Amino acid sequence: MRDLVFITGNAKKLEEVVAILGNSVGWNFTARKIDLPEFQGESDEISREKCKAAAQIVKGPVIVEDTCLCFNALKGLPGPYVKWFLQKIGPEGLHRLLADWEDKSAYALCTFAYSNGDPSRDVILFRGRTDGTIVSPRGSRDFGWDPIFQPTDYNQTYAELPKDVKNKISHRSKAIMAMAEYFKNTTRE
Ligand SMILES: O=P(O)(O)OP(=O)(O)OP(=O)(O)OC[C@H]1O[C@@H](n2cnc3c(O)ncnc32)[C@H](O)[C@@H]1O
Ligand SMILES: [Mg+2]
Repeated sequence: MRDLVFITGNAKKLEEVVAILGNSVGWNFTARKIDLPEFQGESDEISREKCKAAAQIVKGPVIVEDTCLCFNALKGLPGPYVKWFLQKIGPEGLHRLLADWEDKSAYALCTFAYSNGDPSRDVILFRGRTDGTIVSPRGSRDFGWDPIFQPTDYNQTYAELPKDVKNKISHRSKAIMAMAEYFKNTTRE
């Protein structure tokens, strides 16, 4: 088995990745808690840069992920900057950003980025998206914007849904499934 290191500074993210990924990828999966730089730009570019920074630290196969929360009325903002919005105005404040807008629709976008550790090789991206609505906060406050995101076809927010339900339908699980599919079909180098 080859080593694959997941780098994140976010313990809740890691918890979900471990729950979703399990051993399905067939790599020896470990995690390291490192706060990587918060790059700016579009989500693909951010994930790619993040992965290159991680590969420089690990010097071997590595994955990272970046998560955006995009409000359609705000043309995709706050997107990758949701972390700073959460820190400053919390889930309530995020919800109130849409007060003047009829369109409360949003989507969560997760982009995993994989590097085999060789800086001359391209970083590979795997994306997962879940659509939903931004609502007044409901449910547990233990993970980011979960209390304000109600996925389409559900009447509970991510924070109210049982963890295993969120992990079946989430942006993160869709991206991980795409990544697992890639590893299944790719011979290891
Ligand atoms: O070290 P990394 O992996 O970058 O972890 P981070 O916490 O900095 O995460 P991001 O840069 O991807 O920023 C995403 C923000 O959205 C939050 N977040 C990410 N996934 C979430 C999810 O599934 N539900 C709720 N909030 C989430 C997270 O706590 C951050 O505030
Ligand atoms: Mg980050």
